[in-house]
Amino acid sequence: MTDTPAATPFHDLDDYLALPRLGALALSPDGRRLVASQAALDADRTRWSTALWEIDPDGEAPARRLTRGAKGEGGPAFTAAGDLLFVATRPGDGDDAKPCVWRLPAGGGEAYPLVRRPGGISAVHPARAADTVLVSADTLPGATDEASERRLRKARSENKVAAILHSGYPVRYWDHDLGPDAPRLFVVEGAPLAPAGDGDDGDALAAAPDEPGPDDERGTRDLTPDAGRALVEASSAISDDGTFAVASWSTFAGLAAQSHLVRIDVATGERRTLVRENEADLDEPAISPDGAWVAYIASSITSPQEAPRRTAWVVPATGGTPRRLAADWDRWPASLTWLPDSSGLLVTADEHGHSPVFRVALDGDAAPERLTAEGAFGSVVVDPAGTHAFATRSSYASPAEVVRLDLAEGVTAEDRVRVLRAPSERPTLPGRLEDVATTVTDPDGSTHTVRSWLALPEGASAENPAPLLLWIHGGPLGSWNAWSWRWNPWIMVARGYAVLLPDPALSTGYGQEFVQRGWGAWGDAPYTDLMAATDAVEQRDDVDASRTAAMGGSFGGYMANWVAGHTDRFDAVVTHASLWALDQFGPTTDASYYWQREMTPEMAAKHSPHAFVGDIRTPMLVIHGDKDYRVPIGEGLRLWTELLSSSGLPAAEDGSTVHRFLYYPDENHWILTPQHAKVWYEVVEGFLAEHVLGETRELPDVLGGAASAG
Ligand SMILES: CSCC[C@H](NC=O)C(=O)N[C@@H](C)C(=O)N[C@@H](CO)C(=O)O
Repeated sequence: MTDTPAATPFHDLDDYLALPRLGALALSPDGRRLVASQAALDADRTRWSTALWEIDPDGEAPARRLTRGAKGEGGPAFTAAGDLLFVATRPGDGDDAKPCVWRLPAGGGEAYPLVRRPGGISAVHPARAADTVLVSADTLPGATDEASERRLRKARSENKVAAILHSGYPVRYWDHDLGPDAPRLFVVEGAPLAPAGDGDDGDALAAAPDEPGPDDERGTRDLTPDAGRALVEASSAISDDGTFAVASWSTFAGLAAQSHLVRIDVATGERRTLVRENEADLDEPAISPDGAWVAYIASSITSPQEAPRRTAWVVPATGGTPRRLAADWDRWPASLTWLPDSSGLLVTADEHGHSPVFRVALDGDAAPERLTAEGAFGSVVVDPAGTHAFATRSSYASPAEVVRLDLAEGVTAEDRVRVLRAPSERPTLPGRLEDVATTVTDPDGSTHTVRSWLALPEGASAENPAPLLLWIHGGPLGSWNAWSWRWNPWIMVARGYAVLLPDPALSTGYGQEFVQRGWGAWGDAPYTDLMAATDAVEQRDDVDASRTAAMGGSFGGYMANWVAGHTDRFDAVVTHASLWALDQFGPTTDASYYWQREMTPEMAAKHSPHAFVGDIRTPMLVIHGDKDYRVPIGEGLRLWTELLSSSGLPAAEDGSTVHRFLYYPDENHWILTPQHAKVWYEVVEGFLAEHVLGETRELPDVLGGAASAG
């Protein structure tokens, strides 16, 4: 070891883990205060915790840290009066502490807990022009008030009972069990929040004894006592005047769940259906600032033959006939943000390896106007004058940063975006990024462009070609267009690899037909597109076609398994949280109804990777977390046993094998803790070094002192 500093943070995993990670934005109703959450590594390097930072909307002043709670703060939102609300646990409440809503007064003073619920609070939604605040909180089905909820929770915890009696579906979601509690919407009760003193502009560290303290804690009124499981996975919005809310509301029939939109009167709790479609899930409601319209996203219910369509709609907020926005637009809207004059919306949607911001008019047939060029935008908020928007922007060249968008007409996409002074700087990359494409021809004769990002090490050249890693994205309805901390190509680029990030059939941002051609046929066009993209970059003289590996997670892991059973061209395959046997995956995943709509028994039989285990002749690294409910551990366990017993490279009599299984007993679909993420990258790097480079790496001691990755 030398003391020479690493060339970039991607060369040293400890430096990489220490890079701060920007989260969501909140803008005060007057447009003068912009707050971002940012996660940073704790001192003992075993956890990331999130703090809130104030960003200067004009881009002049440096970012200023607002909160310093030991367990972190998130979910920032401003009240009409400019107070900052956020969600955090209370110090001293122990490991089982439930998050509550805190208030950081606009006029200065210390933050204090404003609202608590026995089961904790998951989100806070203040109205932008009224003193009304809604919260979403998990509540036990038998609880009629806070006292009964506390009593029921105490009975479970004191008796250490975690059992859940189900009478319906679903029973799990991603990484947690559903029930016996479920989310309900509550309105925060009490007098208008007292204006704070005339201190500075709010700093959670500045003690101000005269400010409202814990005595100001508020009660809640249940707006949805009969919600049952209707608000599980729900999205909701409150009108600017605080008089009504709109939420996506799920109904359940057998295995199937379907969501429609309901309007809830805040004063009375009266609820009525606002819009329902037989053939679509309706989600992401956004109420226009004038209270006249509700915009939302419709996702069509799929069939084995037909892929989903995602479209944006508006309906009068009092009910009526819905109207599709940008009816001819062949893109899938991801987020909807109203302009302050209610004349239209800013919509994000994937497009050709980016996720730009588009301006969509409420009236007329004008095509959406693409406002931005590079990057994937999120957390879009608009200032009250409608002259600027703020958002996070990331790409494969940069983690998320805070940007300001000039919304004036006639500004070029390049001039429109200004990067604001965020809490952290962009890290230096160890290489360069290229946008590459190839043309494929389907069996029906149609031609399609398959485009990819290609990340290359600085020194890659004809004299020094880089070994190639094919990375396959998950979903499959997604795109490599935003920075990922979990699958970060620059770590491998820093170790000399080129990383290819293709968007094959089923990827979003290339139109409906591009999704449809892979639907129900996962092993066909998605696979051949990936091979075509790999073939194309292997022609380059700065890429070494003789040293390659394929890797993917989740659906990308499915595809890595399919690759392993259908070609010997790669030196190694890494498969994370992967679908292996489609006959068992369909019924055991947490959203069975979703997958089974596409997966007929014939489709499952034809496209299941496990059926090709005997053809696998490539060393495989299998990675799975036991708490993964999206792709349950049974997939990883069956893959591992079938690989050892039935693959073309089975275990020898003495048990030795080239394959490896990295098992995480306490991680889920993602590897979420810093040191587990470090082990992930170390083991993957060691496995690739062995099989792609013919080198040996020492495994980390935290794995128990195993000799080497080989
Ligand atoms: C409602 S269930 C399906 C949602 C989603 N599919 C979208 O296309 C999904 O969860 N797919 C996983 C199998 C998957 O591939 N997840 C990826 C990407 O989200 C992951 O990295 O977790």
